[in-house]
Amino acid sequence: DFPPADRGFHNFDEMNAELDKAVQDHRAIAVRSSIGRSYQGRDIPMLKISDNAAQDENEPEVLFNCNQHAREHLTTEMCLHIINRFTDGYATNPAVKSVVDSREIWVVPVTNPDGSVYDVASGQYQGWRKNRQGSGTDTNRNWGYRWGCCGGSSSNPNSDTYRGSAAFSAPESAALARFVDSRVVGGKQQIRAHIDWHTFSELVLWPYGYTYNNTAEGMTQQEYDRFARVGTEMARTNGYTPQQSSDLYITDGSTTDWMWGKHKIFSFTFEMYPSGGGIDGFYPDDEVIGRETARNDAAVDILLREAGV
Ligand SMILES: NS(=O)(=O)N[C@@H](CCC(=O)O)C(=O)O
Ligand SMILES: [Zn+2]
Repeated sequence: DFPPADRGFHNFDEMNAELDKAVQDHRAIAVRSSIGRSYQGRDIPMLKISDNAAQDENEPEVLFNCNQHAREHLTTEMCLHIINRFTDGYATNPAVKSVVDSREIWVVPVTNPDGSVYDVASGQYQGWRKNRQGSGTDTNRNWGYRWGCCGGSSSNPNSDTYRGSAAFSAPESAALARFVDSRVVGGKQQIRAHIDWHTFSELVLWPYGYTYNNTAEGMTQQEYDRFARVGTEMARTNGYTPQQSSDLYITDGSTTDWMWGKHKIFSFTFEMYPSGGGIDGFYPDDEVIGRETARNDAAVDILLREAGV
């Protein structure tokens, strides 16, 4: 479990309990499901938030996934904050209600349960990033769009950016990709927008990560300009820095390159608080959870708006 001083963070069991509570308290607008199992066999839960959540309605869909990197526990709190905001707020906040009534929101709070559990299991943070398959795969280098193409990942299993033995060799990235593939209905991808939540550095990142070029196959100037415009608009609300993923460093096999490259999903990576610091930047005090999750409310609302454009 988390060290005593950081018990404000939800461990895997507490996260699961939060999902069950959201369903119990908001049965009409919250439905729990699973995208599959981790390497060690843990269920990877997902919550759907929408009016008539048990039905697939013809409404734009938005996906949020968190804690793909094990040590980035603040992102699990971000996904739980999104869940609480759009369920608890439904009955009291008309703006929240109109969003929930016009969208289907998918939330995966812990994309990498094995790594996340391992990182805190001993009561001392391990600084762990990857999944727990062999020496660990960096699932954010394991996606199948231009996998391993461009020096943005490692072939060394001991590296923190090990891309895996093949695209989607990691059960966790494969499970999330399988879910997204399943949202192609009548030949049309129903998910319109997505955020993959990470820490840290306070950045809003858009594809592509595999190339320094703004435009490339599958990314026209107009499409790039929309990413930059909306990315900048979101960053203005949370004080993060907006930039193309590759402006940080080249990454290949990343989640957002696949979301856009394969499905044209308007997909961003958010790097949350703090803006800097060494390894301890991954372990902020639990006192910041409320502030640093609510800090992204306006950006989340912008993305939910954009899903309807
Ligand atoms: N969360 S993090 O690992 O420090 N940064 C991400 C950046 C992701 C990206 O550039 O798309 C990564 O390297 O996978
Ligand atoms: Zn990360």
